[in-house]
Amino acid sequence: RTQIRPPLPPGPWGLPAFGNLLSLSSELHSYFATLARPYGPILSLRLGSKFAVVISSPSLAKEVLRDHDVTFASRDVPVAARAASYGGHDIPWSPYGPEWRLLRKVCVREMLCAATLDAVYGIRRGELRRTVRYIRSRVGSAVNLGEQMFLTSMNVVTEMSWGGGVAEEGEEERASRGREFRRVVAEITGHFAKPNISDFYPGLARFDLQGIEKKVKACAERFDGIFNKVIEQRMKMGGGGEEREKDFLEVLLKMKDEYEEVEDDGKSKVSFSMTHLKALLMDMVLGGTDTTSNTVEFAMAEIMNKPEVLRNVQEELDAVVGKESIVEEHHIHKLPYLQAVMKEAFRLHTVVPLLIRHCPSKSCVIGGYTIPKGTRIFINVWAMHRDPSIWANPLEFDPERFLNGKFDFSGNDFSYLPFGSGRRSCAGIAMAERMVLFSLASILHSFDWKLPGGEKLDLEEKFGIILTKRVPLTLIPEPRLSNPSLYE
Ligand code: HEM
Repeated sequence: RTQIRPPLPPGPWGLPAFGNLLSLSSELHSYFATLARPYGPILSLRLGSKFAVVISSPSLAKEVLRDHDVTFASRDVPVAARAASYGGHDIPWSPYGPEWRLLRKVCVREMLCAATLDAVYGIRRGELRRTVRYIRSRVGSAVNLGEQMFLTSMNVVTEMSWGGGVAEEGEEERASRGREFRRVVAEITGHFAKPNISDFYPGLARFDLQGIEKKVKACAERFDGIFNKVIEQRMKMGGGGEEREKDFLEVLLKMKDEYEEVEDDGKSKVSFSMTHLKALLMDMVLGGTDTTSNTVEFAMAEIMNKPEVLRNVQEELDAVVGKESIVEEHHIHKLPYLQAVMKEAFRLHTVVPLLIRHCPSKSCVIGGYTIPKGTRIFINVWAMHRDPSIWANPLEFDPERFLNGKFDFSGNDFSYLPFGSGRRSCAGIAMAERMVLFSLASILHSFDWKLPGGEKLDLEEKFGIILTKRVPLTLIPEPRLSNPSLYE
């Protein structure tokens, strides 16, 4: 008996050799959402020689991420991502298998678990106080909020990772180094989602026709240089001793060659190497900075657009923290409205809009259609978060919808997946949550904000593997707290 294979998902007609490449828009998330209207929640495209499938409904996302999670737990790695991640030997880009398990285990157990994050609260607090101090010094003049939040996240990440802020210099040098880091991070992640001929026609990858691989390698080398320097210094200093606080580098250097994972053949082993160590530091820098700061920037833009939301947040902060103290992280669990604001920002401005491309390790059937092995899978969470059949008034920023605690972002509710779901979901959820809430609470408790005269608020997004605000948010701060010592 011959078995009849279900058809491939429907999709727009494409040209020979090019497929649908020529009609792709640079704003992939909204373009895919538009395509889903005529073709439905599972559709296919041919991108050069690669076959791609776009999923945009919770039930199909569940089939991929839960029912067939192991099959879809590998990645389709863009050439740019490989160039930035020591050949793909890091967490987001390594294929599902022992190496990924090893790295994820080290990261989640040793670096980003709740206990470690609680232990380094001092770092978050110190950096946010520094940011509040800086903003206080700019009272009355425009502050680029995204830039400040990036700098804060970057310094938290680097302090946690190797005990060094972006710079030891004064505020201005610190800000300018922060800007430079932000540019490099944005350039690297920007290339991950850029149309690259090498990704559409892997046979041409060695020519790097657009020079993307070369550019990303140059950026990645800058970070590699920093990693080499801090590792060398640390090795020269020998063990940390009791007196030095343990940062990730200290822990990872100890871990090197200690942690290992058995290969799938059951015989050989993969052990935690120096390349893995540097790849993990890179993951912290690329995964833990603009995801968080862009979310805070979008949230602040929406808050500025809705005076009643701003009023509610500040009233809640005043009731819980008061105007005679500063916000501490232990206040956060008493701030349900602020938490709802964060969740609504995750929904409306899903900063990782298409998740990180998954890729099936064997052919399988999803939604009654065949998905061939090696397909590039885009899960359009951005579109699901704006689907009017799931959310009432989906384009409105309305934190109240989260006040009943109905949705959480652990990946169990497939209509709300800001961090993905299952094995390959975000490894930094606990840190992201702490950073976004603490940042919003600190800047909204310490300051009132207004738009520079004559400027209109713009809420538009720009596509990338990490969404950014098309027009940076600049706001003018005014102090809210009467006691000047609360700004020190
Ligand atoms: C608002 C902040 C953040 C958001 C919205 C976010 C979202 C995501 C999403 C959607 C994925 C892909 C899930 C998938 O492909 O199924 C991901 C993966 C990942 N994220 Fe985050 N993330 C955030 C912050 C962070 C932070 C702070 C870190 C670490 C410091 C981090 C580290 C990672 C890593 C390592 C992965 C790869 C996981 C894997 O492939 O196993 N993220 N994140």
